[in-house]
Amino acid sequence: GGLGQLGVGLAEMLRKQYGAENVILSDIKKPPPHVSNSGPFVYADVLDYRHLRELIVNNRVTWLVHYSALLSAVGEANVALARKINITGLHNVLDLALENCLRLFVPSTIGAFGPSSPRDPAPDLCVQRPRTIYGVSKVHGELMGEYLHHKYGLDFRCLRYPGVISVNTPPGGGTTDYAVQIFHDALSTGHHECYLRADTRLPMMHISDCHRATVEFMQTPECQLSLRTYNIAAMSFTPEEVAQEIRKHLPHLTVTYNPDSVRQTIADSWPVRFDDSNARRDWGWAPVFGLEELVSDMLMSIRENKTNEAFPKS
Ligand SMILES: NC(=O)c1ccc[n+]([C@@H]2O[C@H](COP(=O)([O-])OP(=O)(O)OC[C@H]3O[C@@H](n4cnc5c(N)ncnc54)[C@H](O)[C@@H]3O)[C@@H](O)[C@H]2O)c1
Ligand SMILES: C[C@@H](O)[C@H](N)C(=O)O
Repeated sequence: GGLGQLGVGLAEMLRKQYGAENVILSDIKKPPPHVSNSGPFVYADVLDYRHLRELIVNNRVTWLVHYSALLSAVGEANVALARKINITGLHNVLDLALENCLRLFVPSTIGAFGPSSPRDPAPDLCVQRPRTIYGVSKVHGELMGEYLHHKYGLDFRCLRYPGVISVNTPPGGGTTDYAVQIFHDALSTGHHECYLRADTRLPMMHISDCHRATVEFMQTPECQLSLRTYNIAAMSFTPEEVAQEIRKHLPHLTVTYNPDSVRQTIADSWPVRFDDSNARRDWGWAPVFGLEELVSDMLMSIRENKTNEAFPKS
């Protein structure tokens, strides 16, 4: 799942540290030219066990980062496919990791909590009864990975990401996607129609903090980890709060609210804040971006991309 919102940037960060040739990106989609030119890419379907095994053996893979998934909103629209990719795909990856002594990183999400979980803040360990196929598959992933760690010593690591905000790759159909779209709308039409209520507070994170957390966590010596699944947090905001912050740069931004019942119900069942004190204590997690920095950076990056598109470098 390396060509989604998160994979390309993570590969870029890992390649800087470990060398371009030592990090293989894979997906079932065709990579855009800048990705094909930046390092090895292979086709890999997480549902094709034999082919994945061949890739792992032939390339002497040691670490596997498993990003393929259908996200929350898309998953609700296609439960059978989400079950296949998010659960059968995960089983393939877990089996391959055990068979080939791989170390394994699998992300989880704020969506792994549900209406009966404590919401403000949600701690690492509490009731988890999510009501989406996405959340159910993520809790299953957390439990399977931890089970295989305790039973067979699998080096399984999992971070629960907040909604991730980025410029370069569009998000893949989640409940938090409005928080990316609002920046593009603010700079193009000056108007955003939000599918969540104005007061819907959710945990969010700038993509560079998300990538850095992932790499730092993967590099942490095992003896420092008291858990295998950690919450990580940076900020929590509502649509109205992010709009207010954008108005400091673009005073004419208007926002109308037209809640979509599927995504609003999902958002209302998720934590409004994450308690990430265990990650801070065990492996020194600390975010760099708060709301102010996030908004400045997003607006600057979108403007820069537009300029580069208009005046491409030869
Ligand atoms: N983006 C976020 O806000 C966020 C937040 C929390 C957790 N996560 C988790 O991080 C991971 C990556 O998320 P993302 O935002 O990049 O997702 P995304 O939807 O943008 O990308 C998912 C990728 O998986 C690929 N894929 C789909 N079916 C596949 C298959 N059968 N085999 C191989 N690849 C397949 C898709 O082509 C796509 O490129 C996911 O596990 C997601 O649950 C993301
Ligand atoms: C929160 C996260 O898992 C994803 N962005 C979603 O909304 O589904």
